Amino acid sequence: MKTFEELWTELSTKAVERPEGSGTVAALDAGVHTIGKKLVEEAAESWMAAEHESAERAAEEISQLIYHAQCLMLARGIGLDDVYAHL
Ligand SMILES: N=c1c2ncn([C@@H]3O[C@H](COP(=O)(O)OP(=O)(O)OP(=O)(O)O)[C@@H](O)[C@H]3O)c2ncn1[C@@H]1O[C@H](COP(=O)(O)O)[C@@H](O)[C@H]1O
Repeated sequence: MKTFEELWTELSTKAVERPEGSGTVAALDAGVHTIGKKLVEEAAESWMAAEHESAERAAEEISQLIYHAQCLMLARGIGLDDVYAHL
C-alpha cells in the first residue's frame, strides 16, 4: 500500500533514473497523447465499476486512474504544487 505522495515520489524517481522494465518509463516515452487516452480509459472503467461493480473494484480502477494522472503530470512537467494550487 502507498499514498498519493509516495507514488508520486516513486514515479518521479523512475522518470529520472529510467530503470529497465518500468511501465512508467515506457508510458513517458509514449507521450502525452498515449497517456491521455489511458487516463480517459481508466476514468470510464472507474465510472463503470462504481456504477455496476463492488466498491473494492471501483477503488482498484480509481487507483489506476490516479497512476495515469500522475504519469500525465510527469509527461507535462507538472508538479504536485501546481495541482494543489487549484484544490
Ligand atoms: N500503480 C500502478 C499502476 N496502476 C495502473 N498501472 C498500469 O495501468 C495498467 C492497467 O491497465 P488495465 O487494468 O486497463 O489493464 P490492461 O488494459 O490489460 O493493461 P494494458 O494493456 O494497458 O497494459 C497496468 O497494466 C499498468 O501498466 C500501473 N502501473 C504501475 N503502478 C505503480 O507504479 C509504480 C512504478 O511502476 P513501474 O514504472 O512499472 O515500475 C509501481 O509502484 C506500481 O505499483
